[in-house]
Amino acid sequence: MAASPTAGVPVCIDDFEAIAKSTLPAATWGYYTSGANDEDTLRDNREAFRKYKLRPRILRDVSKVNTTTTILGKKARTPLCVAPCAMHELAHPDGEIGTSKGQPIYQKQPLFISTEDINGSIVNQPKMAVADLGSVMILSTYSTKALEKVIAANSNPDTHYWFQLYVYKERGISEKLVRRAEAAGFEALVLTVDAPVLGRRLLDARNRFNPPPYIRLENFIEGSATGDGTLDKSESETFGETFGNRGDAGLTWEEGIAWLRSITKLPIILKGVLTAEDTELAVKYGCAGVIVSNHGGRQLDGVLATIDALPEVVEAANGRIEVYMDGGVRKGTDIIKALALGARAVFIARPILYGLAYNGEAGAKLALKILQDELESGMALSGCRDINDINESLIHFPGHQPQPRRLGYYPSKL
Ligand SMILES: Cc1cc2nc3c(=O)[nH]c(=O)nc-3n(C[C@H](O)[C@H](O)[C@H](O)COP(=O)(O)O)c2cc1C
Ligand SMILES: CCCCCCC(=O)C(=O)O
Repeated sequence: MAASPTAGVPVCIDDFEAIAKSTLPAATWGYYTSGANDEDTLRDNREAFRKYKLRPRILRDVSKVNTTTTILGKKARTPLCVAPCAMHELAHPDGEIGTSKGQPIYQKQPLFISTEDINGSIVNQPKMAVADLGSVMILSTYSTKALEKVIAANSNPDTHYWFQLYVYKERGISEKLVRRAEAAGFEALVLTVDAPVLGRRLLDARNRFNPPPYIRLENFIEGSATGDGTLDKSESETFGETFGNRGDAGLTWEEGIAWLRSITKLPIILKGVLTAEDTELAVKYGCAGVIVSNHGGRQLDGVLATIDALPEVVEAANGRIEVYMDGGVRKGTDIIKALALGARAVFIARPILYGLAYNGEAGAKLALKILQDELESGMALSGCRDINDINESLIHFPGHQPQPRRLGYYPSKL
């Protein structure tokens, strides 16, 4: 990993991370950064990308690179998307509205971002040609800004909002969230299925992490799950117990997914799928897509890195539903590798939190911008003019004969 500065303007996601580490309160940093138990999966998510080497092509006129794609049939200007994360306000008061507005709007003119570095100097970043972002933001149920406010803050017609859902024992709470998301214009529901209980995050336990009292889960202010919008937990409960006491750990395919489908017409995406078997069930139960995710290594420690689990899921989906991934994506070449292995789109979580921590909305924008720039330069350097040029032939596995194939299919049936 390249050395990261602890001061100055970040030029890559690792820089944002180093700055966040040195500026956020220790308990917030711990909550954001940590994984479950030994953090094997957390580490593997990043490390596993290194195994996949690229096979670039040359002399292919990459003077213009196009990252436009479709996600759930809607135009998106890039496959780089934002994963759901609880409590963005822990990073910065702009919270999820900052993230939402931080989706840069496509402009033909170069954008000059003025931003303050952590020493207080104003820094212009004239090198920035504008990111052509306009993709998907998934908002967490546990956002600190109400879902209606977050979607209203958007001014980019190419940005699509999906709402992430946890299903509660008291189903009325989840149903009310679904109704509000539908009314506000969210285009899909993302059901997180890898968290029937919260993973054992040792750093949080050691830090006795509890969100500070100013943190309000605004989606619940009217919804009664948490009363007045604070976490409303008893002193004797841990953070994980609060989560577990409300959530429905008894959720099943037969009852839970059928129930959700019965109350909404919105497409349902399952987040936290890692196997071919569950992909097959997702198709059977009418889901529109799956996100290959291990919750950023925060749930079951010891599961496969997501980039390693992706091919199995893509193969099982066999083009019937869309397959996305998240986990450990920190560089443009990580995005390229995930697309080459069959992901339709790639989601990032911690990089957004670190961007927000750096400078609110402008910081989130800068983090997205850097990743988008890296995606575009990585494509040019790989000989890919268009997002559809990214296929499995870009990936080198020792002893493996690559086959060109279409995005979303694995292995090639072409
Ligand atoms: C601080 C934090 C909070 C998260 N909150 C949620 C959440 O509310 N709902 C959810 O489905 N996933 C949540 N996740 C998991 C992310 O959506 C995502 O799966 C994972 O973090 C991706 O890995 P990355 O952080 O390496 O990009 C959270 C992750 C972090 C780091
Ligand atoms: C009581 C709030 C719990 C938020 C949990 C969010 C989450 O999924 C995470 O990984 O953290």
